[in-house]
Amino acid sequence: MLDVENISVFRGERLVLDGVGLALDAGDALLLTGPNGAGKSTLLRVLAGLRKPEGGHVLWAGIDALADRTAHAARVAYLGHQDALKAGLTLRENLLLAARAAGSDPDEAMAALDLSGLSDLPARMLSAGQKRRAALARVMLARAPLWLLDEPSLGLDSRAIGLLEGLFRTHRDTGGIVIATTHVPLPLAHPKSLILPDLNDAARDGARASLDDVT
Ligand SMILES: Nc1ncnc2c1ncn2[C@@H]1O[C@H](COP(=O)(O)OP(=O)(O)OP(=O)(O)O)[C@@H](O)[C@H]1O
Repeated sequence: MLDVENISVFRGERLVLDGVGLALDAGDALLLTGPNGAGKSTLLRVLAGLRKPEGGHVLWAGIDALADRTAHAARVAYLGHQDALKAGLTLRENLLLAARAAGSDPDEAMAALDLSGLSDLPARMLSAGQKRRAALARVMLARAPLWLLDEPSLGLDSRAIGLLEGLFRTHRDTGGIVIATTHVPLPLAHPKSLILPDLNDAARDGARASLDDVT
């Protein structure tokens, strides 16, 4: 379904990603790990079509996914480090924007993330963990097959981590793919693993990205 081949990215003068590849089928999950600065967020942004790589291909069902950015945007739900909520709008209004675009139900997403009681609060009044849950609700509302999540559990308490587990399971059970960067364990069953090296160190060691199944 998603085949990524030989991706290379420079940031400034520095090579950040060097020949990165991965292959995922419907229902798969990938944990993207590696030290600070290794290029995890950069790779997610490439996969989301937000950053053009200097080399390599991203194929979706065998077709060049980045050739038509609009078509690719409809396949992707991207969660960055910023929760990107509009501070002056209520939680419900924020989610309605995403829900309308995809024809999905904000009440269902708020219930899934235990946010229903907060729906009329302006986003600026939400706590960090509540904002993260709201951003995850928006991911759910996008109804996109490919979830690209940059540290999705950031700021979540243990109850919310449990909700995240359910979200992942439902998405994968319906054929969705999850790719998540993380520095901590995530509630993803049987993920694949891609460990990106810091190429500054790797230049000394000759290390390259390694893709393995986690058992
Ligand atoms: N705006 C920028 N201009 C130039 N280089 C940048 C810029 N932003 C990030 N970089 C560099 O790109 C490299 C990869 O950064 P990236 O954010 O993808 O790493 P990461 O693996 O997600 O790190 P972290 O674990 O800290 O989130 C880093 O070495 C960083 O210094």
